[in-house]
Amino acid sequence: MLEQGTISIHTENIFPIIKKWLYSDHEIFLRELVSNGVDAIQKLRMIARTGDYGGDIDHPEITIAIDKEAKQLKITDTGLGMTAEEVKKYITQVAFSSAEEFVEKYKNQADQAIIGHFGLGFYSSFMVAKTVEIDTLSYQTGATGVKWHCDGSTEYSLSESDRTVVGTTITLTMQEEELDYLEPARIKELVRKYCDFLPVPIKLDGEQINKQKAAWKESPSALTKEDYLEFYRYLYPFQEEPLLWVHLNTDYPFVVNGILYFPKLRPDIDVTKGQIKLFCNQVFVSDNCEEVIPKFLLPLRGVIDSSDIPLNVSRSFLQNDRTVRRIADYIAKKVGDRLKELYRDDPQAYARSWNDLGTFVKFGSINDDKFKEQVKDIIIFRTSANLAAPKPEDAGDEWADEKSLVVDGQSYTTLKDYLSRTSEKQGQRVYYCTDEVNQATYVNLLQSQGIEVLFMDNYFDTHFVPWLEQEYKDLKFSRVDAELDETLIDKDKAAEIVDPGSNKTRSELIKSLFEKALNKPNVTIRTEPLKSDNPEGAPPAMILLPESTRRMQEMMAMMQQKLSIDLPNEHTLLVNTSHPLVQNLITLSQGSIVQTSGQSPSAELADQLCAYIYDLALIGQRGLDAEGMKQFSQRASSVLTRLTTMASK
Ligand SMILES: Nc1ncnc2c1ncn2[C@@H]1O[C@H](COP(=O)(O)OP(=O)(O)OP(=O)(O)O)[C@@H](O)[C@H]1O
Repeated sequence: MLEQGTISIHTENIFPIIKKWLYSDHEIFLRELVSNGVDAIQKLRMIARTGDYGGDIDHPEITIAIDKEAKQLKITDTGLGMTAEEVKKYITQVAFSSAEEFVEKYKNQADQAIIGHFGLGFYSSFMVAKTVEIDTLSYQTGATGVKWHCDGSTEYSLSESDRTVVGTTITLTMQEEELDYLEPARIKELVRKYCDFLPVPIKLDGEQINKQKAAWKESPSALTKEDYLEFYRYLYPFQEEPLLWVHLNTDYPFVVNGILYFPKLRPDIDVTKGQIKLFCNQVFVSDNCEEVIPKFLLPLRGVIDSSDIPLNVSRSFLQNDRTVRRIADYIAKKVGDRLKELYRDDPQAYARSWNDLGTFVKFGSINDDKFKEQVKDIIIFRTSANLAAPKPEDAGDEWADEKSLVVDGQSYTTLKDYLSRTSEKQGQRVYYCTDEVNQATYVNLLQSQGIEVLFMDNYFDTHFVPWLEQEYKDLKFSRVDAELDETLIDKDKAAEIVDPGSNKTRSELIKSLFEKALNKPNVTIRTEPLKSDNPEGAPPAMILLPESTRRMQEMMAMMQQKLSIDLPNEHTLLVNTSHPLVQNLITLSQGSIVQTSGQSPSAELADQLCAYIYDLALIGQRGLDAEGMKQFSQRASSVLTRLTTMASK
C-alpha cells in the first residue's frame, strides 16, 4: 500500500453546489423550513411525554410572517428550540441531522415520524435568501436564547438572544429576484401544495392556511363513507364521485399509508400519467408516482404516503429499488383484495361499476401475473342472456349467484358461468360482440337460436380478447360476425331443388345470381338457409369476416394509427336463402319478357336488389365508405322507383 487517506471537501466549493443544485426547485425551501418546525414540535411533544419538559405543548403552531419593507420572511415554531451547542452541531455541520440520535433516544414515544433525515433541508433556504438568521431558545432548563446569522458564505456568527419563548424563528432576508415569496398568495399556495396535511396548524396573518388533518393517517374504522368522499372532493374538486376506494395502512415490513380511489374513467384517459399524490410523512413530494405504483393502477387517484420510498434519489433508481417494488406489489394486492371484497359483498355495485373497474382489472391481469391470479375469477362480462328471468327447471346451483349480477336490466356473467350454461350447446366456443349497434343483426340472429353472446365493447377489449385466448387455450373466441354457427343452418332446406329444369338447388341459383349481379371476384358468396321462426325478421344477407382476417386488419390499422378499420376487400357475403326477399329474387330474375338490350326489366331489378342487399349487409358491418353511401342512396331510390312503377302497373 502506498498511502491511505481521507477525502476532504472544501466547504467554499461544495457550499454553492448544495445551495444551488441540491434542490432544483427554489420553492421547496418553504417545505423544508416548515417541516423542520413540525419536527421540532413533535420532538418537544415526545420529550414532554417522558416528563423531561413541563411547559405548554397544547398550542403548537407554526406562524409565517411577511415583512415586505424589510424583504423578510419569518417562520416561527413552538418546537424544542436549540442551544448554542446544538446550533453548532446540527446547523453548522452540513449534512448532519439530529433525527437519528433523537429517534434512537425517544423511540418508544414516537407516534409521529420525524420528517428530516439528511441534514440538508435547512440549507435550501439559501436558494432564495441573502441572509438567514436563526433565533432560538431551547426547552432545556436554564437554556439561554441564541442567534445565528449567516450571509450565505461559509462564515457565520453566533450571539446571545433575549428570546424568552421556547421555539425557533427563522428569518430569511430574500434575494432581489425571489421577492415573490413575500406575497401572501404565493405562501398560501405553497403551504397548500406541500404542507397542507402537516399535523400542526400553519398560520399566516392569524389565519390557519393548512387543512392539517390527513385522512389517510386515520384508522379506516374511524372514517365514514362521507369522510372518504369529502377527502376525495378536497383533493379533486369538481370531479365525479369515485366508484370505490382502498385504504392502505401498514407499517411492516415497510411503512405505507394512503387512500386510493377508483375514478370513473374517460376513454381518452392517458394511462401513462399518474394522478396519485406522493407524500412522505405528510409532506407532499410529487404528483407523479409512476415508479412507485404498478402501471395499471396509474389512473387511480388519491394519496400514497411512505417514508420508505427514497425520495432524494434519481427516479430511474426507484424502479429498481427492492422496497419500492415490494410496495408496488403490496398496493396491487390491496387493490385486488378490495375488488374481491366488493364482488363478494355487493355484486350489484360491482357490476354497475364494471365498465370502469373492469379496465383496471383487465389491464392489471395482462400486466401482472400475481394480480391476475387474484382477480381472474371476478372478471365479468355483460351478456345477451337474461339472467333475471325465472330460474329454468333444469338450471344448476349457480343460477342463484348469477341472478345477483343483473343491474338495470343488464346481465353480467363470469366466463365460468357462461360456459356452464352454454357448453352443452356451443361446446368450447365463446361468442362475443364488440359493437352492440353495428353487430345487432348478428347478435339477434344468434340470440334467436338460443346462443349466448358476451359483449366485449369496452375500449380496452380489443387487447383483452387475445389475452383471454392465451389464458384459456381450449376455448375458441369468435366475434359474432366471424363465422356461421352450424346450428343456425336449416339443414333440411339446404338441399331442396327448386329448379327442376337445371336440377339446381335454391342455394346454387342464388349464388350465381349474386355473383353475376355484384361482379366482385373478391367477395365470396355463400348461400345458406338460416333457421328462423320468422324468416322475414332474419337478415337477408350478412358479411362474414374470419377472425384471423379481421385481426390482421385491426393490427394494420393500429400500426398505421388509423382510428377506424376498413372492411377488407376479401370477405364473405352470406345470403340467407330462407328470406322471402331472397327467394323472390329467383322468380324475378327468371322474369320472361326479354327486351332488346338482352335483359328483362325484372331481371334488371333482381340485379339491383342483389346490390342493394349487399349494401344492407355492408351497413350492418359499417363497411360503407363515402362513395359507397352515395351509391347506396342512389340505388335505394332507383329500386324503390322501379318497385312502385311495377306495383302501379
Ligand atoms: N426549527 C428547528 N427547530 C429545532 N431544530 C431544528 C430546526 N431546524 C433545524 N433544526 C435542527 O437542525 C438539523 C438539520 O436540519 P436540516 O433541515 O438541515 O436537516 P433535517 O431536517 O434533519 O433533514 P432533511 O435534510 O431531510 O430535511 C435538524 O435535524 C434539527 O436537529
